[in-house]
Parts: sequence; structure tokens; C-alpha cells
Amino acid sequence: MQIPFKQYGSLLADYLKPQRGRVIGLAIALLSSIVLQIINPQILGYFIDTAVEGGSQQSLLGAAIAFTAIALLTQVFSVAATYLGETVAWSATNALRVDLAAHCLRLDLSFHKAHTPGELLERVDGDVNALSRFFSQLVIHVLGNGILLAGILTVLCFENRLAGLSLSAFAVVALSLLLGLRSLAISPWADYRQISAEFYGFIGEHVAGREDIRANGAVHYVLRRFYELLQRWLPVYQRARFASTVLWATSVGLFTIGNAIALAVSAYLWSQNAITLGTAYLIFHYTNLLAQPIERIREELEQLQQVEASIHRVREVLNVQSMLSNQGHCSLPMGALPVSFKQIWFSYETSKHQNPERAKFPAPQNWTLQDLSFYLPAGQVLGLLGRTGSGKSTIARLLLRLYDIQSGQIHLGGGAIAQVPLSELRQRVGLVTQDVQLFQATVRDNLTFFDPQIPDDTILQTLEDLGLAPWLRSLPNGLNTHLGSDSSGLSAGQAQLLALVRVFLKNPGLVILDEASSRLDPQTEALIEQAINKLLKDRTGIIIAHRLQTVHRADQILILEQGQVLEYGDRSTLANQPHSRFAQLLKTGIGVGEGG
Ligand SMILES: Nc1ncnc2c1ncn2[C@@H]1O[C@H](COP(=O)(O)OP(=O)(O)OP(=O)(O)O)[C@@H](O)[C@H]1O
Repeated sequence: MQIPFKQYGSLLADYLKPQRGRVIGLAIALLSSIVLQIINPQILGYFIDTAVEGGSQQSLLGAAIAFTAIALLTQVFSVAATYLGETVAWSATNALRVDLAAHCLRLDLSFHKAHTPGELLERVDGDVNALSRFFSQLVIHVLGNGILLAGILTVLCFENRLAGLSLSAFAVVALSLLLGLRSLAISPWADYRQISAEFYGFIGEHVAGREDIRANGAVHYVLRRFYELLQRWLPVYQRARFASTVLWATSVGLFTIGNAIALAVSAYLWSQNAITLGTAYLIFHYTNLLAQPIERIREELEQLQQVEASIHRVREVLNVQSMLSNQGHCSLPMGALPVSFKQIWFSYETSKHQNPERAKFPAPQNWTLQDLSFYLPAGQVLGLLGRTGSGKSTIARLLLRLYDIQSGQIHLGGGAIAQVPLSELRQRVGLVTQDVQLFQATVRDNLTFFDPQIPDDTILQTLEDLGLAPWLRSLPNGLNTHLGSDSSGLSAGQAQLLALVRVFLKNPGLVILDEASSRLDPQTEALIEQAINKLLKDRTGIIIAHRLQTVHRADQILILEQGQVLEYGDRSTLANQPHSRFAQLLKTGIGVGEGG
């Protein structure tokens, strides 16, 4: 996988530009510490030569003080570089993480269907984490260590040409060998990251479904798959570590050879009286110092391989475009919104046909809604009935534009739904599903969806209007009651109540209620009934009914079967037609989901 150079540049520019000052500070701190690392051995060399020649104590003391001061200053610059590097890395990765999370949230549901939550977690967190070094250090370290390497070799050439040339040759050979071997570790580490993504995907998916797993006795099956994954993971990790160890051992071996060359050259030159003892020390010291930039350059370039894979995956996600266009600029009228479905064809599956026009049309058996039409005037209520899987919830998803249709026209408030900006649409259409999503937060935040603009008075008034004030008083800390991860003891009915208040606070023009099929206690059920009546007043409503008694408030009835209209009409007219399906359902009193 080769990423064009431009992509690295644009990523760095996007995320480092806002912290220009810090990046410049980081570069200064790193370069200063490099220069000081080259200067300090010179002082030590001078100290040795002065001591051997029996120089004055004052010179020796001066050299010792200068050496200590420079060593201290080097540490100060190192600390500053580490601090700035970490700050730059965290700020840049956090900004990227936010962008990535916001992008994923904007994508349509088909994207989320294709990627497990754990996999997305690994993208948004794992891959972005891997990029932190890239932002803070990679470029500066490669450049900085390149300069350090060139500096050391230049100083060595000045000290003694033979030593300089032989160690330059050594540096070239060592660097090429280490860079050549670098590819050894690339593929094992790519395998490692792949299996780690799979592992977190597996964990995320199964933690979310833990209740079902336990209830259905699938714990052993899940644990077996868990162990299987771990069993696959270990050898992959061992291979990757082994490759890295081979690289490490090679570099240790190489630097031992480097030291041997330095010692041999120094010994030879000293025996020829060509250098002083101080210079011999300098050659040895600089050779040792060579190890650091060579190692760092190798490490950074190895890191670049992992970074490359992470950038590639992050880009892949960022390049996914939502299938839902959000170009519309038409506003919805205030008040209750009329709804019209005209010859709607919809499928969750889009075929992989090469021709984009034909790709829109899946195989006939895959249509979820087929040629569906109905018109619901503003302020009226539609009761939606049908067997499980007949397409009722799909209608709700289409009205919120979680998916787009393949053919037909959906109008809301008199205009095409696709022309309404998504944020406005989702503000004006309220949906209460059976599966109420609650957050680990206070009741207030759960009701307002963390919108601090909604004052407590409005919330309390809404609860009062809906007849829920006594319910609120029954909570230990009222609006400040904290709900835990498992909704902290809220019953299904109470969760439904919360969801109704949430929708009420949005003041939508269309309310869609996916009725809870679970049995509620009579008291909660009465509260919910009362809340629903208030919620539907002066609003258009669609009730996905699982029990026949709930459709008594509907003006129209639509019975779906396999995505097609089985029966549609005015509720009282249908109820009075003895042969209508609705009248038969009323007569037998069989639940909609069971009877059909
Ligand atoms: N995200 C999805 N991807 C693919 N197919 C889906 C998806 N959601 C639903 N379906 C399929 O579409 C069909 C209609 O589903 P839908 O949820 O609309 O039914 P429903 O009438 O609301 O059922 P229920 O009463 O059980 O909620 C079903 O066959 C279902 O398997």
C-alpha cells in the first residue's frame, strides 16, 4: 500500500496548522538538543587533552562546568520537546478523532450496517492513536536525526579524515541494511492490527447483545469463539514480535561492529601519534552517538509503515460518502405536517450492478416496500398494521430519511422530503421506538438530549401537561436522577414515558409511535395512553400498532403485507365493512403480529 506523499502533507497541514506555534517550539527544542549533543563531547575531549597535557585547574574546572551546564540544558530541551510533542500529538489526534466520529455519525445506516461498532471503535480510536506519533514526531524526528547523523559525521571528518570516512561508510551500510530489513516486520504487524480489529469488533458486538446471549444460552458458543480468536491472535503476535526482535538483534550486532571499527581506527591513529587521547575518546563517543540517529530513523520509518496502514484506513472511512444527499433548502411549514407516499419502491439491498441506474434496482424478491401509496392529511392519525417483517418500521425510517427510496415520491408538509435539510427533518419528525435508547446521564439530559438551551421550567411544564409530574416526583432526585448504563432500574414503561417527553420537547409536526409490544402495568399504560393523546393533539401521527386496541384513535388504517398495501382506508368505514380485513381482525381480536 503506497500512499501518495501529498496525503501525508495534507493530513499534517490540516491538523498541525492550528498549532503552528507549538510545532515551531517543538522543532526549536529538538534541534537545540541535537546541536548540544554534538557540542558536549568536544568539551570532554578538550578536558581529557588538557588533563593529559597537565593544563591548569582553572581550564579543567571551566570545561567541567561548561560540560555540566550543557548536559543540563540538553535535558531541559528534551523535556520541552517531549512536552510539546505530546501536546501536539494529543491535540491533532483528538481533532482527527472528532472529525472521524462526526463523519461516521453523518453516514447513512447502510454504512453502519456494514461495519460492526467494535470495528468503528478500532478505526476511530486504534488507528487514530497510531497516528499520534506521526503528528508529533515522525517528520521532525526523521529530519532532526538526519541532521544529527550528518553533524556527527562532519565533526568526525574534521577530527580525523580516516576516522570520518570509515565511520561514514559504516553509517551508510548500517542504515541501508536496517532499512532493507525493515520490511520483515511490516506484514506481521499488519496481520496483528487486522486481528486486533476483528477482536474488538467481536467484543463490541457481543457486549451489546449480552442479554440475548445469556437468555438464549449462547454463552458457551460465544466463549468458544472468543478463545478461537485469542488462539489466532497469539501466533500472529509472536510472529510480529519475532520479526521486531530480529531487527533489534541486527542493530545491536551492527553497532558492536561500529564500536570495534572506531576502537581499531582510534588505536591505529593513536599508535601513529596522529591523534590525541581526547580525539580518540571523541571518535569512540561519536561512534556511540551514531547509533541513536540510525536507530531512530529506522524506527520512525518502520513506524511509517504502520502509520501508512492507519492513514489508509482512516482515509477509507473519511472518503465514504453518505448515500443520503443533504442539499435541500426547503423549510417545513409550522404545525401538523401532511404525509404522502406515492408509488414507493424500497429495498435495503442495492445490487452490485455495474450500471449505476440498474444498480439502484435489486432483485425482485428483495423489495421491502412495493408500490406503496397513501395520503395522510395534516392532523390525522394513521394506524399501521401488519405482520412482523411486513415493512412498518421501514416506513418510519424512510420518513426520517435514515435511508432513501429507490423509486417513488415521499412528500412531507407538501414538499419533497429530499428537499428538506436533514437536521430540520429530524427536528420536525418525532419517533418513539420500542427500543428506547437511554444514556448514562441525568433524567434531564436524557429528556433534552443534552441540549442546555431547554430550561427546566419547560421540561417540568411538559411533564405536568402529560400528567407525568407524579412520576417525576417518584424519582429519587427528580430531574437530577442519574440513569446508569442499564437505565438504572427504569421499567420498559418508564423508558417509553421518557421517550414520549423527549419527542414532546422537540414539538414535532409528525409523530411516529412504534408501539411497545411488551405488556405494561395498567397504571403505566394509562399514563402512556394519556401522554400519547396529548402528544398527538394538533399533530399528524403514525402509530405502528402491535395491539388492536391502540388503533382506536386512528383516522386511517393501513394494513401491510410483505411490503404491499393489503388494505387502506378510513378506520370507521373499514370497521363497518364486514368483509374488510380490519373488521375481521377486530372481530377475532387476534393481535396484529400473530394474526395478519
Ligand atoms: N437494516 C436492514 N437491512 C436489511 N433488511 C432489513 C433491515 N431492517 C429491516 N429489514 C428487513 O425488511 C423487512 C421489513 O422490516 P421492518 O422492520 O420494516 O418490519 P416491521 O413490519 O416493522 O416488523 P416488526 O413488527 O417486527 O417491527 C424485514 O424483512 C426485515 O428483515
